[in-house]
Amino acid sequence: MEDTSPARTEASPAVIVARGAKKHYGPIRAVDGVDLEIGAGELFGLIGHNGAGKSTMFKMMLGLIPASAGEIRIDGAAVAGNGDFRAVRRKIGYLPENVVLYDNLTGLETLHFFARLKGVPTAGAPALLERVGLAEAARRRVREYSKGMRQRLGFAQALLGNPRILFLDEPTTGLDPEAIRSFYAILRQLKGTGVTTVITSHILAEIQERVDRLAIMTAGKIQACGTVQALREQMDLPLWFTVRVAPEDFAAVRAALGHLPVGAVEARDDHVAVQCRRDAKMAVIEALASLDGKVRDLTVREPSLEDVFFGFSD
Ligand SMILES: Nc1ncnc2c1ncn2[C@@H]1O[C@H](COP(=O)(O)OP(=O)(O)OP(=O)(O)O)[C@@H](O)[C@H]1O
Repeated sequence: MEDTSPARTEASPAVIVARGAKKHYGPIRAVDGVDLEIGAGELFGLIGHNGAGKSTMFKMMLGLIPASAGEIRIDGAAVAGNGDFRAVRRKIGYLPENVVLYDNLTGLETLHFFARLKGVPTAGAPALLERVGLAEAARRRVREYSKGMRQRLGFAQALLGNPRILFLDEPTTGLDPEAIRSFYAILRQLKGTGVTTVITSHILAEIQERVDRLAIMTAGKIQACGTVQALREQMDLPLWFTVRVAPEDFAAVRAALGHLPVGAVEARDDHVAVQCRRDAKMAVIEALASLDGKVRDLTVREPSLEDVFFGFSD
């Protein structure tokens, strides 16, 4: 694995460290030698296909299942059942992929229940419900909650006791766009107070603008790790320009780009789409700027995280 974001460890001490972490179930290598360092206050994404090993990695980091080999440290303490780790465990909030809630309890009772389990004061529960947008539903039974409301309640549960480290396994499943926005706004506020968050998601478009760094996991291994931009550069995927020009100027665009290492140049209704190598980007912009006002508008589309993901994981 190549970490393409060297600035990370210099800027903040590593709070989560995995070295050669493995989890094998008989012949199944659910996690197969993962090295990872996540810094204090980082918002870190873990993405991968179904069955890639993300949830297993989470469970190992939380000490819920023992590693078959390797070492994981959280806040300096080895993840194991000893006293040191129990103290660290209290600083961790966890939202599992399928949070188990009790239908007969109200939202407020649910938080009280989890607060007692976690050994933290119940007094913060109403404020947490307010924070996740469930204040109005606090006294309604969970049975009546929609999928998104249950997910928000699960998130509130993870925030009990003001954790310093959060593990959120597909936290935005079932949330509407507005709820997704508020969810990430909360994560940003928490990041501002130094909270470290690790999040998994299958919605790559949602995660790509929001995490500081991410790791792409395939078949139990980390294939790549870094900022979205660093991964784009590492993959060296082409960019797309959309050049808005009048149809009579299409030929001039082609001529201006003729000497450059550009790929496809396709004339569409009111624009020309140009695919170009990343290292030719500035030369293309200069060539278009020389067209003497013919270009009405210009947009550059970077490869999406989805493009990068398929590049690394296929
Ligand atoms: N308790 C278990 N016993 C046997 N195999 C398991 C167990 N838990 C997980 N696995 C296997 O380990 C692999 C990784 O599973 P895991 O749940 O970690 O994937 P994931 O990346 O979280 O997938 P998804 O995106 O579908 O949630 C899969 O092949 C899964 O079948």
